[in-house]
Amino acid sequence: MSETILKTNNLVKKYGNQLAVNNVNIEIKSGDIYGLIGKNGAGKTTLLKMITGLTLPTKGEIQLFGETSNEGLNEVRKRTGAIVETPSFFPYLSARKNLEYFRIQRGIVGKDVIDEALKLVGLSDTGKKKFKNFSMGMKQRLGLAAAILGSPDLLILDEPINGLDPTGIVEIRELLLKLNKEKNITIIISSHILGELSQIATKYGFLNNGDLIEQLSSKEIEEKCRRSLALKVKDAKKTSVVIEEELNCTDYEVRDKNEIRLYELIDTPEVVIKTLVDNNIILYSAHQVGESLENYFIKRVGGNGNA
Ligand SMILES: Nc1ncnc2c1ncn2[C@@H]1O[C@H](COP(=O)(O)OP(=O)(O)OP(=O)(O)O)[C@@H](O)[C@H]1O
Repeated sequence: MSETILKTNNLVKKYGNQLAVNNVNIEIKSGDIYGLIGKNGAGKTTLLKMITGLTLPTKGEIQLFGETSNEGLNEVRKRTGAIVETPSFFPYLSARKNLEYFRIQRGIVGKDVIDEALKLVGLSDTGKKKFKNFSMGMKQRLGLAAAILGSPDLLILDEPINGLDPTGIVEIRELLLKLNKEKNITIIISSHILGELSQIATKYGFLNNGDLIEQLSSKEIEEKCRRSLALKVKDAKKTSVVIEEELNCTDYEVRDKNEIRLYELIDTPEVVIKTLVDNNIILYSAHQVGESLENYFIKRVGGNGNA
């Protein structure tokens, strides 16, 4: 069992009468890339701000690396790196000089960390180029470099892909995967665009109007979204013989004595139906089930895939 890195217990944040985060319970284990998904105003930033200590919870508890007390949390937050509010860099300084400032400000020992961070994010060759002349993607990557300077065990990223073009998105995605796999960094990353996270997240939390409406692993989502042909039959056992011998399919699942899910020939149900009927199978119904990840997401949080 992997270690629990972060857990929230009934976390609440109210701004006056506005309930921004409502009794949220998330759990992130070591090695996870946790995608926090929700429309604008769902409460993502507020939740991440409470985790990083930028704002205090109204109620509830945060458990980070096993610590729950204020002093304990302050201590273990040193093991995290975050981009929650747009990091402010000096426009007239280079990438290296900006990171040097961050290093000193945070009391991180040793200059090697700067070279390593620049290399990891692919900004080693930017020389004297000033921050103000960086592309959006370079700026985001410098933000990540600043966040990983202290060799964090947990990265907390609020919409780091916002405003990037498709190439920039791919670059950041690959970088995050690299940090996760090679440096063993656990990541929580928010977005209002499911597609941005769907290729990297190992676990998802769906937020809507401050509520965590569902939390599930990418495997569970795939399982739920997997397309198949649902066959209601009189005798599933007999049907499975015909599926294997006459249709030459092996990817199917007998759900119960009257139902089979066929994961092949999904888009040619007429072939399946004819073969079953020709082989004296009593078939009550055959229909396609399953949905795209986008549809699954839209059903839960509304919107059009870009929540
Ligand atoms: N400082 C604040 N004062 C008052 N209300 C706030 C404050 N910060 C956030 N809110 C409100 O709390 C709710 C959640 O906002 P939050 O920024 O956490 O959402 P979000 O999911 O991060 O959205 P976005 O993607 O737009 O950043 C919103 O209704 C927002 O208006």
